[in-house]
Amino acid sequence: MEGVDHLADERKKAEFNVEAMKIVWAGSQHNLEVSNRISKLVADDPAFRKDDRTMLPRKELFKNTLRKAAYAWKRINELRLSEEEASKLRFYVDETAYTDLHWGMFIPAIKGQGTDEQQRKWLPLAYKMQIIGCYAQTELGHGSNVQGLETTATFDPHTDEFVIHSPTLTSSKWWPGGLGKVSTHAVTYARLIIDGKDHGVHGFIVQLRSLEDHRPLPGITVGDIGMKFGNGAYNTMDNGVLRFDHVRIPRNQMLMKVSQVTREGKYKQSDVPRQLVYGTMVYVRQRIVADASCYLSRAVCIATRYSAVRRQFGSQNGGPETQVIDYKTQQSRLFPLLASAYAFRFVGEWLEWLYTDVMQRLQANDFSTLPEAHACTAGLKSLTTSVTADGIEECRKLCGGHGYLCTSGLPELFAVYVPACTYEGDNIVLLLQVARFLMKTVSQIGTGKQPVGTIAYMGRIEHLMQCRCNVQRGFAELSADLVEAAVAHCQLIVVSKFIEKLQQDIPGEGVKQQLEALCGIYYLSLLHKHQGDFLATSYLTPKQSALANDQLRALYSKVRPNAIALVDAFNYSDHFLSSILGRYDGNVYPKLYEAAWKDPLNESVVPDGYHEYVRPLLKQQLHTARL
Ligand SMILES: CC/C=C\C/C=C\C/C=C\C/C=C\CCC(=O)SCCNC(=O)CCNC(=O)[C@H](O)C(C)(C)COP(=O)(O)OP(=O)(O)OC[C@H]1O[C@@H](n2cnc3c(N)ncnc32)[C@H](O)[C@@H]1OP(=O)(O)O
Ligand SMILES: Cc1cc2nc3c(=O)[nH]c(=O)nc-3n(C[C@H](O)[C@H](O)[C@H](O)COP(=O)(O)OP(=O)(O)OC[C@H]3O[C@@H](n4cnc5c(N)ncnc54)[C@H](O)[C@@H]3O)c2cc1C
Repeated sequence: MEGVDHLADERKKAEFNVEAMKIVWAGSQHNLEVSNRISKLVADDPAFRKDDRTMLPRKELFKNTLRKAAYAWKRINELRLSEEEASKLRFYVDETAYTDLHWGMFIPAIKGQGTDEQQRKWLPLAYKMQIIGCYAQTELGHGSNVQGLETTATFDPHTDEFVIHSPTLTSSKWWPGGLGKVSTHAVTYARLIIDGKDHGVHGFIVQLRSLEDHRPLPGITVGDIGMKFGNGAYNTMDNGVLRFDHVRIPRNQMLMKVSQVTREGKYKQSDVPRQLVYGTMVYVRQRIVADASCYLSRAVCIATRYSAVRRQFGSQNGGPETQVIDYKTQQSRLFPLLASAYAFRFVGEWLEWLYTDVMQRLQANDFSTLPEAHACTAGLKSLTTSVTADGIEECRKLCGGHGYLCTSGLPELFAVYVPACTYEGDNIVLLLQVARFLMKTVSQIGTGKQPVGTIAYMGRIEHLMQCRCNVQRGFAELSADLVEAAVAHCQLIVVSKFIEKLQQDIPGEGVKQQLEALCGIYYLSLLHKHQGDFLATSYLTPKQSALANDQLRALYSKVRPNAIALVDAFNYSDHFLSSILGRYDGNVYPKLYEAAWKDPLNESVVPDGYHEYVRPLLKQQLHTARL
């Protein structure tokens, strides 16, 4: 019934202060306040309706996204929202759009790789959205292998310009978000050619479309690459294709913080690592880790609330059937994902600190932690997106048949999230980077260079020092095993940061105890999943492994009465969750039934097509029956 909280009894079971946990999840009282205010602003505004997305044809869907982005920008300016509040508003609008790449990559690329003079020129235009930018790196033929990109930027000393060109079909830029129909400019990555010499990949600001009539400029061929996975989902984004036919740009539009080209055509490499040209990707990867905890927590919130509402089997003497959340199989699938959502939240907070620390060190020309930052951002982006994508799908399955309905919110959540395993770096390619970092660390053990930070534990690998085995032995041959080692390394970081979080002062009655239980579930479920490795290497005895499994089950029982309160602490509105199964009030069945009749297919009792295609069949069947 309307207005009744069908989960009230569940909420009464909570053994901790939910409001205090909301602050832990938000990161601070201030963050919680801003989230509450902006979330309500979006949820209360019908202009941000999103329950129709999966039913709109693509052109209508895309125009609707443009409308929402423009309206959001209008509200941001009307309300004079800060950058933090504006970012929160785009988060709660919950629709992938060209603005993600404008704010999330185009601007960071100029800030990270542009000189002060270039920043002064381009950032004000971008912040006022007087230009709209994208990040055009990937090509039809190369994405992972950045050094394999083919687009060229050839310096012309006669005109003090670069000539940007797409020499082959495979050099066509392909995938950049916002490129297909909206962006007026791109940070484009191309091979710098001076006097016939190839200096490798560098970033260039290139205007793509007229600011007068939005038509592509001379030499520019640009469009959308077509429909992607799922209805709605990432089809609100205009991922594009772009070709250059000898497009000329001024020399000062090469991003020159990391390296420069003088008026005379002399190439100068600053005394900074060339990998800083990859800096924007590092920035986004650390953002993606925080983003993973948001997506996973949304799916877990839906599946947990529905698991408490859903009853199936187990009725005693005509009493109520059993809540499926009480089945140990449901708990063993759901609670590790709940624990992972919290774990990823905390490792995301730490990674943001690590990234900020590296950026501050770069200011002082201290590059000592850059390799660790690359390995951590690459590895944690890979780990958290893989677990989150698989976790959203598991949450769909945890909801049985109703999880497959669009009104559950889970199919679209999966479809919009799953490319995170690929964009900003294919997850395996990134894990190979971590593996390379780990092997390099091992090769340095015994040379006097003690591992520190997240690899400090490797300093204790005595046996590797003794065998002095050839660490370069067959990297390619052993790469699948090394990827597993890289995953384990990243999981250790997540566990370590969860434990470090618990060592902080965490206010609120019962809050720390709940987080300790979730931390236990996180690492014991990993232990259970990989117990073969621990047993094979004698790190665990069979008895210890059994004890760990017993403790894991005991923790499930400890979390069970708090499950609903633990997902309430995510503080998501029904609008943001956009899920009938995940409604705060648990009023699922009436709302599912109500929603079904709103489907366009039910606008007519007899469906279009009956008379052309069904009735002749039936008539034919009737005729046969008479024979
Ligand atoms: C939703 C998210 C929320 C917020 C984010 C906001 C906005 C974005 C929104 C959504 C995202 C949407 C779309 C995503 C956009 C994209 O996908 S952009 C394109 C992304 N592309 C990639 O990630 C490409 C992946 N490939 C690479 O990173 C590199 O090519 C490579 C690292 C795999 C290999 O590069 P190479 O130059 O060949 O290097 P190498 O020979 O392997 O290594 C040489 C040494 O350099 C070190 N290194 C490599 N990369 C980095 C780095 N990024 N930083 C620092 N150091 C690096 C490497 O470790 C080697 O060091 P050694 O000491 O071992 O020599
Ligand atoms: C939704 C979406 C949005 C995107 N947005 C942008 C954007 O805004 N800007 C942009 O520039 N790009 C963007 N991209 C492109 C994205 O960054 C690339 O697709 C991504 O980096 C993967 O590269 P790839 O497609 O070349 O994959 P590939 O590297 O071709 O991967 C194919 C397979 O090869 C394997 N593989 C590749 N190299 C190795 C190796 N050395 N060893 C072992 N296995 C290997 C991979 O693991 C994978 O299994 C986007 C992509 C998507 C899906």
